[in-house]
Amino acid sequence: MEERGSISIHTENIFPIIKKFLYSDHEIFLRELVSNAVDATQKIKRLAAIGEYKGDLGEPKVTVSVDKDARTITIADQGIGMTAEEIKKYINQIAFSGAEEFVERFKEAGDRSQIIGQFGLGFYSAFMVADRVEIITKSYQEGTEAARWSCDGSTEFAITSAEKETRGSNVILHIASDSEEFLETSRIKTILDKYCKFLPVPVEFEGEIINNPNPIWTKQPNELTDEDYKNFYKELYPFSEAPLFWIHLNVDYPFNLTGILYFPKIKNDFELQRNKIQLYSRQVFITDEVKDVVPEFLMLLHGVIDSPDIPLNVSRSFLQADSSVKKINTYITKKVADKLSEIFKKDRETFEKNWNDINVFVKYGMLSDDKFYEKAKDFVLLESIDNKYYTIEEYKALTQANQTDKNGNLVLLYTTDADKQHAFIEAAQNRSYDVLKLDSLIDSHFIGMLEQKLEKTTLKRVDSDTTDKLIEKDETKESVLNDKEKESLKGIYETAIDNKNMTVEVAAMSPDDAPLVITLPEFMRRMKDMSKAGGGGMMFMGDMPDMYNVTINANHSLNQRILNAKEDNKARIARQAFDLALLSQNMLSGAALTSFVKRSFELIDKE
Ligand SMILES: Nc1ncnc2c1ncn2[C@@H]1O[C@H](COP(=O)(O)OP(=O)(O)OP(=O)(O)O)[C@@H](O)[C@H]1O
Repeated sequence: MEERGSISIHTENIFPIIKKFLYSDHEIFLRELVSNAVDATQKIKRLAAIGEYKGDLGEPKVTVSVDKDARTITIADQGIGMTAEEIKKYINQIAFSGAEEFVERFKEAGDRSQIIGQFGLGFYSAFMVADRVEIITKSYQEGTEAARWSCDGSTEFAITSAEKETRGSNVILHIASDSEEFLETSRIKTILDKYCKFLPVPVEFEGEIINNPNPIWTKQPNELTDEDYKNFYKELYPFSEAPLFWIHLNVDYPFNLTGILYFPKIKNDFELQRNKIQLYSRQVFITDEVKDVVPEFLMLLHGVIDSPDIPLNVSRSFLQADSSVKKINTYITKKVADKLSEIFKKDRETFEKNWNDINVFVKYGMLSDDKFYEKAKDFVLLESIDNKYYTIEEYKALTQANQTDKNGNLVLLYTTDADKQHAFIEAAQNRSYDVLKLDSLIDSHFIGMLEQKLEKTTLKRVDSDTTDKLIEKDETKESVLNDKEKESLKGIYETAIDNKNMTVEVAAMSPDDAPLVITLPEFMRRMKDMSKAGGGGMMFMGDMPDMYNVTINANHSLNQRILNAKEDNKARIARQAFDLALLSQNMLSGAALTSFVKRSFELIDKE
């Protein structure tokens, strides 16, 4: 048998176009051909299972081999094989019409880069690396002859009969001179590891099976132990610490999706790693850029998602609008929220223990997804300065009585740095106020969100005002000083401080409070933070100096002493007191620090 023919397609010269524009993705030829071999193997298994194939099934595998001298790569399978007629139908027509469609779309597409690499070219992708491709194949059907097909990527092909005793196909690529890199076994091994690691049929390369055909995401959760999940995580990310916990995804209606998402252990905010979720379609690796398939905030998770329903051969913008992708997004969000809620309810201790690692996911999720917020608001935790954890409701109940101001607003206090703001924290605790730790990068947004969502509640940083003013109560404190004395004290401090960015005022505080307090108002600081982050049209604020309030405690004995001191000592003592206040807040540096130290030595020298 010898037949020559011409493939009937309508586009001339497909080959140069594909070869040129798929340049960056040449390696996918191997994924496509091995997947075809796997498909053919699964088909014969299915036929055997339903009794359609009665021959010996054996333990079919796919074998990839490289022959450097002959300059070939062979992908051999023991699948269903093809008759000469089937080659004409499936290869000459289907495979080539797929390639033709690609070129048609490619010509029409406005942004060509969008379709490159996202179009499954299937069998035809062999011509990206080979200048001639042969198929030697024998169908599983009894009494059929083996056939050999050969083509150089043009529309001309030849089919002859061939010698092949066993069922299955060998696809032989004669590697082109510009693709010699693929004759290196190390390169082939890398590509196989990337795309074929979890293919459902054993794949052999250089005498070894390179894949795990039964990855755990294809199993039922009740067949698996914690160890299985942890081992699989190690298999995916050999260098990562053990995960905190995981979610096994398993849905078959209204779309098909399996997978395992892990909550990784993260050391700090800067280490957040994206692109750690791998996307598979029927166990074939597709990509680790899951941007449109997984909600943005869940990209911090690790693991695998496998779905044949995700359209992989279309452009990004289409993917975003795709309804099954949207449903998948919603499903994953819900699953993650449910899992967190379950752990919170069943094992609060573990939940609290892991809170430091998971709070970023939870807060990020609440900020970016309203539905997630609705679920997470019941388990998001607030951590107090003494390391106790509260839900929002619990914390409201704890603080309501003592921290409601005269207008009926609940004021929650927080610190971003327990060391630097220590003096303020202590002052707040002296009033039996509770202080929260909100010190991660995401917390400034989280604070804004809480204020928006919770009625009559504000959050203030503990150093943003004097303790009396942080939570204004109805009581007024009596001042030991009269108005004239207050005015004169204010003048003394203003002269001593001599800084137009410091606004001085005198207030009646408790004699036990500090003699003076320097604060950066909450509003001012938030505006500046916002402008630093580049948002809200506040750019001009970024260049403005910090405007501090200096509140002098009229009832502190030191201030009374200043008023009564000798005229030429007044400013010196005031300056010394001011410097001490700066020092306690880590704000004293440079020339001011040098002169403070000098002045202090003089003072003790006089004693
Ligand atoms: N190793 C093989 N054994 C048996 N049949 C094969 C083999 N490789 C390809 N075929 C047949 O050729 C057809 C075309 O293959 P091709 O890879 O171009 O497209 P596809 O597999 O149908 O789709 P895609 O690869 O885009 O998912 C296949 O559907 C299959 O019928």
